[in-house]
Amino acid sequence: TETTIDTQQDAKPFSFKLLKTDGMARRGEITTPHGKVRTPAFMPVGTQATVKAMYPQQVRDLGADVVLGNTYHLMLRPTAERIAKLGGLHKFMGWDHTILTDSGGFQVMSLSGLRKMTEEGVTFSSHHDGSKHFMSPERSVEIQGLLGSDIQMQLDECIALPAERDEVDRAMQLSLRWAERSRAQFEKMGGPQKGQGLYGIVQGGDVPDLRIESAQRLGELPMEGYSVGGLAVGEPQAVMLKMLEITTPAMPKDKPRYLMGVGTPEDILESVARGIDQFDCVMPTRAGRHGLAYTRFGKVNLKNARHAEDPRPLDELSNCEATSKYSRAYLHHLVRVNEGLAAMLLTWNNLAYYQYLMQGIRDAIDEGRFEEFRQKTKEDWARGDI
Ligand SMILES: CCOC(=O)Nc1nc2cc3nc(NC)[nH]c3cc2c(=O)[nH]1
Repeated sequence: TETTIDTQQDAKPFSFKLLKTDGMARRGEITTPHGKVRTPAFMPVGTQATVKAMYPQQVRDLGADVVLGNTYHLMLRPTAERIAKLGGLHKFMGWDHTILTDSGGFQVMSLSGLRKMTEEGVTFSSHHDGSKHFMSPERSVEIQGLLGSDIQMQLDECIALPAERDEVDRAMQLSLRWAERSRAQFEKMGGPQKGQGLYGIVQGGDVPDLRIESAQRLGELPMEGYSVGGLAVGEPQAVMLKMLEITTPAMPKDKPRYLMGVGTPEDILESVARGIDQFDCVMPTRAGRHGLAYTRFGKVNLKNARHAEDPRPLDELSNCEATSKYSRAYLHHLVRVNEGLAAMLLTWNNLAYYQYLMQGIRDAIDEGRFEEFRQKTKEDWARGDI
């Protein structure tokens, strides 16, 4: 296992190596204070300091190099100060590999109640107890620093689509000003010296010239990586993919590109083909808690009565026990009677499949056969579950 570097001293600088390209698809490696991240990477979401229904070691054994923590949730409960007092988020949750935290912006906009947005930041009330909180670019980076996050996000404003051009422009310009303030705070807290990274977030909605302006102006800031934000907010997949075709070519080539909140296996495959390196999505974990299994041959809804007497496992060729050792009949039963083991086995299966897909993508790029891999994988999904 990677030794945990005391991030107070001069650690190895954050770095990204672009190892190979195959069309627009990229194979790379990020180095953070808690080890290496093989890209393209899928980052399981660990919202409240846990990947729900999974042990940290299980998540690691499936091949995850990084998990995501949510600033908004952790600042409310148990608070960043308490986690810092207990040695930081890695120690708190028993995850000794890379952690990426979001800035909280997106969740404030989507979860919290009454809120007021100004140039300074956003005032909001907790969705738990209505208590008042304030989040600025500086406070967001301070919280992520207290958590000891290896990859931090600038505070941004993500707006829902569809939206008018001047609204998209306003939010994008604000996010650019907040990128500069986030960067200043990150450097004030010695983030670069700790080997941590701060990502800028490209906004601009579905407006091509605003996307390009956002990507170019962010690229002038010395960020360690860049996210594509403001997508997967309800727009059709075709619009998301079109925006990637416009945005990634305008982003720095030598830095990681992270598409936030994406996505289904198909979204990921198509986004890798358009130059994306990092992904996060609640899909595999949330779907697992709702009886939905992802497999090599598409989705299987285990609530469906057709599985009630099916003795076959989800996929006997899988090296994940949840996938190869339990019958569909048993999984159907567990889901129907709402047993906790259902969520555990299906979350395990889904994360195993996502990491299997990512490993397949990385190998295909390494061997220069990504396009063939993409076609074959889509054909397997189209065959559906036999
Ligand atoms: C994960 C980093 O979050 C942030 O700091 N800001 C941010 N988060 C997003 C999360 C998103 N999830 C989805 N779809 C499920 N779309 C998202 C967009 C953003 C965003 O623009 N900005």
